[in-house]
Amino acid sequence: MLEILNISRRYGKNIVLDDLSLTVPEGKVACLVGPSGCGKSSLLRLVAGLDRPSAGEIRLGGAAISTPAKVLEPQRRGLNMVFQDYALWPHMNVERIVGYGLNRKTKKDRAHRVQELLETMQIAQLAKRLPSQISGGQQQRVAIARALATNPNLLLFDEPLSNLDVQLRLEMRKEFARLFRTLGKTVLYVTHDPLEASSFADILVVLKQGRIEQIGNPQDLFAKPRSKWIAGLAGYDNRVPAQIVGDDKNGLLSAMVGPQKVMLPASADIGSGFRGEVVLMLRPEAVLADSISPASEDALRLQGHVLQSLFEGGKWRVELDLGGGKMAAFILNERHAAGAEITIEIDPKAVLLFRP
Ligand SMILES: Nc1ncnc2c1ncn2[C@@H]1O[C@H](COP(=O)(O)OP(=O)(O)OP(=O)(O)O)[C@@H](O)[C@H]1O
Repeated sequence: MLEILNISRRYGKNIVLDDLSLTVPEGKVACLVGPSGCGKSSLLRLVAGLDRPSAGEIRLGGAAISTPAKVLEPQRRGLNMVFQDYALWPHMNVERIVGYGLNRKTKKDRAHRVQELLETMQIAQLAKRLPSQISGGQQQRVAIARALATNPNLLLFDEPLSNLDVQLRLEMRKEFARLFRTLGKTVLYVTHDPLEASSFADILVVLKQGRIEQIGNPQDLFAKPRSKWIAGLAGYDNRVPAQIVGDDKNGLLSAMVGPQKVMLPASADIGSGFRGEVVLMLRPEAVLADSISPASEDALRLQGHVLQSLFEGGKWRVELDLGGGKMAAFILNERHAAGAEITIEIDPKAVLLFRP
């Protein structure tokens, strides 16, 4: 178990981590997400033992490994780290790199362990190659095999997929999900991409300005983001101002979006009885139908003039003028011509309401 207890890190007057606490139970995967500069790498460096906290304590397996007074050396912590730039030694072949930390083992045991790791990472055929002779994705697999070699109690990942192309990133996400499930290791994983994190995180930790803004499992966090900012990170790209004008008989709220009357689901802090300005946040892909099909009574329907349709590999991102200066974009199955007036039906479960 990794315990981060009231950790702060200051550089002069600049507070980079602010009294942050986080526990990652044995065998669980925690992902730190958040924008550039929110403190993700700083926290990882503290856990790795590459930096000293200004206050607080870090414990691994019950033992203190970092306090302001004492920082246990990185190599004595029983953890290993995988970096964005792989950090492979250029003059060693794959098998030597992976076996590097195993010098206490006999030659036979080391060879056996290396073979096992190469097979786990599905790179056995590359054993004799140098880093310059394999692809970026393969280099990252080698780095992971090396990190696993000494059987560490904790694995740290610092944006390991950000140097890979989109297709390979998607593949590696699946690979990580499989790997983390089968290895059962405790993992702390940093990324700026919440979608990447949500494919394998048990615990998603959203950091903002050195503090935890929200923490939970990915499904809950995506369904109930606590703030507009987190909703934006979680893919609710459309922000449309609306006016709540009354309560509807079905427990919905009647609202105006520009000149249109719509029905909105109540939210935690905007319930029955509320009147006034709200911000509606919608996922572009939350569309149930994009024809004027007979929608159910409760459906949220929005009407708009098409501004443009952009092809996104299979579907269309259609930008709509909703009237009254309100815009939104939705992912639809078909292209709609600029100027056309269309009505779309939106999944009420994928709608969030916030105070402005
Ligand atoms: N050695 C340092 N001296 C002064 N300020 C620092 C130092 N290291 C980091 N910072 C500051 O701490 C803040 C957090 O940096 P950090 O690298 O942890 O962010 P991050 O969330 O990992 O960002 P990114 O995604 O861009 O890597 C930044 O404002 C950065 O400028």
